[in-house]
Amino acid sequence: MPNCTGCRRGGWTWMRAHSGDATQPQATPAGERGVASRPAGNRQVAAVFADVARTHPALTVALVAAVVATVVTALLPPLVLAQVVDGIAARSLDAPRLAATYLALVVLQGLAGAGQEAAIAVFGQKVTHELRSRMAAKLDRLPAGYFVRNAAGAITSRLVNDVDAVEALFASGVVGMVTDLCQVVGIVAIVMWESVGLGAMLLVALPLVFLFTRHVQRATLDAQTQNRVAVGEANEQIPETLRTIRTIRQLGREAFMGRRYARAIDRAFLAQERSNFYDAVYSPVVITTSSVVIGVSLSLAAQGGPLGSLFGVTVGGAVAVISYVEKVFTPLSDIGMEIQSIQQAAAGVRRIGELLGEAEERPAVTDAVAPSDGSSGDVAASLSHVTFGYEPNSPVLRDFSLRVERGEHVTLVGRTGAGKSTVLRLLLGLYQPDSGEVMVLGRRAGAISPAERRRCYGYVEQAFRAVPGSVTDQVTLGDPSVTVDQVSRALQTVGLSDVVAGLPQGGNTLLADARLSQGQLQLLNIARAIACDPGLLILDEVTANLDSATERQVMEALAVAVCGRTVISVSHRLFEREGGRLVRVGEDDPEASE
Ligand SMILES: Nc1ncnc2c1ncn2[C@@H]1O[C@H](COP(=O)(O)OP(=O)(O)OP(=O)(O)O)[C@@H](O)[C@H]1O
Repeated sequence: MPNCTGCRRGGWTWMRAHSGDATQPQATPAGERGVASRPAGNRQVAAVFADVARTHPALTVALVAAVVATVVTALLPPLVLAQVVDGIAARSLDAPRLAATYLALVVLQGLAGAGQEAAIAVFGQKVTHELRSRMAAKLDRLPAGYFVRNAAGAITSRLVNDVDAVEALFASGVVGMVTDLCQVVGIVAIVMWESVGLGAMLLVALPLVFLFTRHVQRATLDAQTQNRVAVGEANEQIPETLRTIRTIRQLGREAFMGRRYARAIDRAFLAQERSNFYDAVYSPVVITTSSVVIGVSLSLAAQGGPLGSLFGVTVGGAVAVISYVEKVFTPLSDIGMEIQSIQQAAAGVRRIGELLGEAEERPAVTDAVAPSDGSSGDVAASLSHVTFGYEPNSPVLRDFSLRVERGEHVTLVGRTGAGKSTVLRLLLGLYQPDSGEVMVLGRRAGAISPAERRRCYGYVEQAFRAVPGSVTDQVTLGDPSVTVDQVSRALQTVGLSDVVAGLPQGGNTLLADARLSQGQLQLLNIARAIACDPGLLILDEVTANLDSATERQVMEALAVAVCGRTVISVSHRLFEREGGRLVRVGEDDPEASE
């Protein structure tokens, strides 16, 4: 047994000082599980756009002006061209001036387009910056249970890919769509004004062309997706075949493998062919449609009579409408693509909305409850008739009770999946029980504020989780209230003082440069847990990933660390070495102890 002389119980002193606080109402279980309010979350995404628009008025005005300029400069040139042509036909002196105006408008159209792109890019960056800031701030406020439920990769994807999708939605989706819609409506209105008959024909042709465009776009996307999948499969088969080449030869499966590879390549080829077909067909169909519309309307105009007057235009007008009809199909097909990007980005917006709408951790608690058992003085932690499940109607713990006295060492045992780690998570306040009560140091487990937790209890799990920074940062976790003295005492307790002193910059050495072994990292984990001198240690399979020599080293450090503290652990080794009480989890009689 390690020498316990001099072990302090500062954590208990702290606990007693807080044991008479007022009652804090418990969050509802649903709230604790972080059930997001989706509409509220989506509104928050929209609010980010509104806030950026409000806080950057000059940029917003520039963006709107650029969109208006793009639409206007796209619509005006054919009108001016019509006057140029009519002017030339009438040998008007205004023709050169109008021609210069036409050129100026074409140049302006390019400039307005560039200005719109620039304004969209800057506005989009401001939105993504704001969104990522809000999401990062939100992550700070989320309960720890959220990070247990959601894998780090999924959270990262929300911050990176989904925010990028929102930027794309804004840039090539919404703004592009507004611009293109205005252009289509403007073109139809002008054509209608120039020639009622042609305008009416456009009104009939445009929806049909739009439906055809959407069909082609969907089919192309589908073919491209199938092509990517098939190419991926074919590519995977190459290294797979090379890896197993001996077995293939030995079993004479060359032809089989060859056929498999050929099938994948054929699928990729067919999908690519389909995509090429739609690509090849689209433009001729659209060009033919516009030619038919123009040809029919001009033929009718040429016939004269009442029908001809409906289609009649001047020579210049004819040039203008031909130009408009040719132009109108480009924004129309762009709208199809924009619908596609909006659909693709919608899932990203929804996921961001879910994150922003997640139920937040309750504000730091200055309260606590008077313990229901009325004896907080002796009870370090308790679960009273706790029922809890991660999924509704699928409880992991049923009516589970446990009472741990101060200074007691309790080891949870039970079959795999019985809920041992779940008990620890409930004690850590990561989850709220569906029913029953979880108390730690006389307070509801979930009601201990983040600032107080480290002084209440220390938690060590199987794996060491590094934070960016130095070796000392691993112990302090960047908390300025953890003193140099506390760090050095914690390192001393786990036997790491000499190792850290021997590093190039001592404790200030970056963890990545310190090259600590697996066991040393686990010792650092324990130092982190005891740095604030908590009265309670919660240990979850701390030596599970270690070899026997390293395990011995960690057990020796633990033997000192647990001295004078209450310990609740899932670790048979610790029980064998330190003794204590065994509590079964997942059995009919959970409090049965040996
Ligand atoms: N985040 C989670 N979401 C859903 N189910 C979970 C989650 N974590 C654990 N579970 C399930 O809850 C049950 C209890 O898990 P827990 O990890 O508490 O068991 P355990 O007794 O510690 O098991 P082991 O000894 O294998 O570590 C298991 O069936 C597990 O699959």
